[in-house]
Amino acid sequence: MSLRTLGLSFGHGGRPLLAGIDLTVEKGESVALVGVNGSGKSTLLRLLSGVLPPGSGTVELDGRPLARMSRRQIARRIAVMHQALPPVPGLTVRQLVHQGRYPGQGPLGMLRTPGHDPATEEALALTGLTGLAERVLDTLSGGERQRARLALALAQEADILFLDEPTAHLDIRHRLEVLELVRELRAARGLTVVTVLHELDHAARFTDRIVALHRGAVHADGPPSAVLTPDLLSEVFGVAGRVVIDEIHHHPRCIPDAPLPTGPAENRSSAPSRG
Ligand SMILES: Nc1ncnc2c1ncn2[C@@H]1O[C@H](COP(=O)(O)OP(=O)(O)OP(=O)(O)O)[C@@H](O)[C@H]1O
Repeated sequence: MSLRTLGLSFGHGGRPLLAGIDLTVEKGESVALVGVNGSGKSTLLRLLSGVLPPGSGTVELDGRPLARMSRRQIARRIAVMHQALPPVPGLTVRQLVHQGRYPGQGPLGMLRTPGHDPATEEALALTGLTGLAERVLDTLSGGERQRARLALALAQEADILFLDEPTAHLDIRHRLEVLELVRELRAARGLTVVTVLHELDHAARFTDRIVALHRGAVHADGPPSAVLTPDLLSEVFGVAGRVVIDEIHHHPRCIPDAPLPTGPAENRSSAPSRG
C-alpha cells in the first residue's frame, strides 16, 4: 500500500500555493509535515485525503486515483483528525465519536446506539474519554476537545491516519500522551500516519521521516537526523539555531537562538517556483 502524489499543484483562488509535489508515503510509515504558518501543510493533507481536488497532478492510493474513489471508499482507508470539531449544538462526546463509524457501517449500521458500538467505546477508552462520553462538546476544555478529535478519527478504523496539529492546546503531559498513543496504535495496527507538527523536536522523536514544505515545494525529505539541520532552521523557518542530539532518546533537538532579520530564505511569502 502506498499513497502517492504526482506533480501535485494547488492554489486558493488562483494564488499558487503548492507546485509539483511528488511524494510517496509507504505502508506503515510515520511522516511529519513541517513548515511555517501558511506554507500549505493543512492544504496538502486535504489534497491527500481527497477533500480538495488537485489543481493539477494526481493523488493515488495503491495506484488508484483518489478522484475515482467515492468519499466513503476513501474514508474506509483514510481517517483525518481535523483542526476543528463540527459545530453541532448539543452533540455529546460519544455521539461525535460514533460518527466516525459511518464509513465502515453505513446508514443501517449507524442505527446501533452509540453506547453499544465496540469501536466507538474503544476509541473513547484509548483517548481517556470514557468518563466524559456523555458531556456536550461545548463544555470540554481545549485538551479534551483535542482528544475527542483523535477519538473520532480512531473510531473510523482506517489504516491511514492524518493528524493536523494533534498537540495544539495540549499541556506538555497530554502532548506526550497523544503522540505516544499514536505511536503505539501505529505499531499495534500497522497504521500509516502523516502528522502536521510545529514542534520539530516532537517530529524528530515520534516520526521516522520529516517532510519540510517551503515556498510551495518539498524543501527537505528524509529521516529526522538528515532533515533537521541549522540550515533548515534558517532557510525554512528564518531562525538562527543549533541542532543537538538528545542524550537519552538519541534524536535531534532544535535550539532556536534568534529570528533572522531577513526571515526564511528567498522570502517565504513569495509564490511557488514550479507549476
Ligand atoms: N479556503 C481558502 N481560501 C483562500 N485561501 C486559503 C484557504 N484555505 C487556506 N488558504 C490559505 O492557504 C495558505 C496555506 O494554508 P494552510 O492552512 O494549508 O497552511 P498551514 O501550513 O497548514 O498553516 P498553519 O501552520 O498556520 O496551520 C494560507 O495562506 C491560507 O491563508
